[in-house]
Amino acid sequence: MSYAVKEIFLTLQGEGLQAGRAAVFCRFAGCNLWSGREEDRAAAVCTFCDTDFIGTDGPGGGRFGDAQALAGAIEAAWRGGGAERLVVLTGGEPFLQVDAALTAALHARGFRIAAESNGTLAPPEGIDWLCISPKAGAPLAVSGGDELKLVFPQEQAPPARFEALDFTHFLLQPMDGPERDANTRAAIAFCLAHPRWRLSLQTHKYLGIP
Ligand SMILES: C[S@@+](CC[C@H](N)C(=O)[O-])C[C@H]1O[C@@H](n2cnc3c(N)ncnc32)[C@H](O)[C@@H]1O
Ligand SMILES: Nc1nc2[nH]cc(C(=O)O)c2c(=O)[nH]1
Ligand code: SF4
Ligand SMILES: [Mg+2]
Repeated sequence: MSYAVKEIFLTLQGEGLQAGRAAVFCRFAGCNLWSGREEDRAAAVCTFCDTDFIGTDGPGGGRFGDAQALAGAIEAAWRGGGAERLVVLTGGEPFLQVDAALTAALHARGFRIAAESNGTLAPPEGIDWLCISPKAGAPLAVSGGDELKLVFPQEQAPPARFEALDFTHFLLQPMDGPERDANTRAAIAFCLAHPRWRLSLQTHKYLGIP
């Protein structure tokens, strides 16, 4: 299996329960819910994406011929020692490409593996922290995980729809875009009224880091 990767970079996890942790981000190219082209956005299943995941031209990106090559590039981006190694597999939709060979190669290099997925594809073996972010209009193929991080608000995907699923943590992440401030206020109000849900801010955007 070869892998198409948009970019590989070291930063702090900005979102969710693990916010603030140093991690290597590996952003896979391509998604099954949007082509990534602006002219296709309005007709896409997922219309609010904040990410450029087209191609392999970002920092550290490229085509990697096998799992060892990609795991080696991820290891080279890490700066700390061996104990706390963390990689976040994202995209695009990482589960179009991530397989057991890659998770085994990362584990062999001492990485804990987190993944950010839209929940439409079955996770491969070996994910240690599974974050699922459901999209209205896209059938969920995953019924549990570590965190369910719902971008809020999505008219056709109210939080109550997900509360019976088998996730340890339930988070609302205000939808970024022109209405971000209003969406943040609405998410705060929802969490105050429904304490099962926690607020997830995209802290990297406030901090000006990748
Ligand atoms: C770019 S996606 C890549 C992973 C996967 N395709 C997914 O959607 O979960 C990474 C995270 O950013 C979130 N996200 C994307 N666009 C957003 C926006 N405009 N505002 C807030 N969160 C957003 C996604 O819901 C997901 O949790
Ligand atoms: N700092 C930082 N944290 C993140 N958490 C999830 C991200 C993503 O795009 O999947 C992301 C990202 O792009 N940057
Ligand atoms: S599913 Fe994820 S990567 Fe795909 S368009 Fe939506 S937010 Fe972006
Ligand atoms: Mg992002």
